[in-house]
Amino acid sequence: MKISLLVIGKTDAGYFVEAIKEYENRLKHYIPFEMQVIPDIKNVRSMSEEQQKEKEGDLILKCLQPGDYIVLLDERGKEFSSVGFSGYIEKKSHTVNKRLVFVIGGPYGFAQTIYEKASERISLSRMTFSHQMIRLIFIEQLYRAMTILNNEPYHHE
Ligand SMILES: C[S@@+](CC[C@H](N)C(=O)[O-])C[C@H]1O[C@@H](n2cnc3c(N)ncnc32)[C@H](O)[C@@H]1O
Repeated sequence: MKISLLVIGKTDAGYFVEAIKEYENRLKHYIPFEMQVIPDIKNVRSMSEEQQKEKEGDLILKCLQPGDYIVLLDERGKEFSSVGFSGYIEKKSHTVNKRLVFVIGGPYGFAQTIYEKASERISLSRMTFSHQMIRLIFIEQLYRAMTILNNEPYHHE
């Protein structure tokens, strides 16, 4: 199984870029991982929220491959503890043959087409984070999950 994180828009803040890179590098010791960045869409000012979500939705669909198992990161999704999330990743490693694709929405969330395409929704908190910040939080949680599965002393209950 390979894990992909599909995100919209380049991370422009240097402090996020550095921290994301750090956890990406750590993660790669445990599991094949890639972060796929969809470029920001242009002329958003002339679009309604709905039009922007649809446009982003079209770009997300273009990045998906046959056999992908799609999970949306969404504050209204299912919540886990870190240990629970490590168990979730382990189970998926037995059932997902190709890519386990986590998707982060744009500033207004996801288009209906993307909700329909996804198999699950996962929440990292009931609070809403920026679409930039949630990347780092997710990658750190994924790294934490891998250390839990490998009995390494990073996570403490
Ligand atoms: C600024 S939020 C969009 C919020 C928007 N109100 C919505 O309905 O989704 C941008 C993206 O960050 C992700 N996100 C933000 N907070 C999250 C959380 N607590 N759990 C999981 N994903 C979250 C989601 O993918 C969301 O689409």
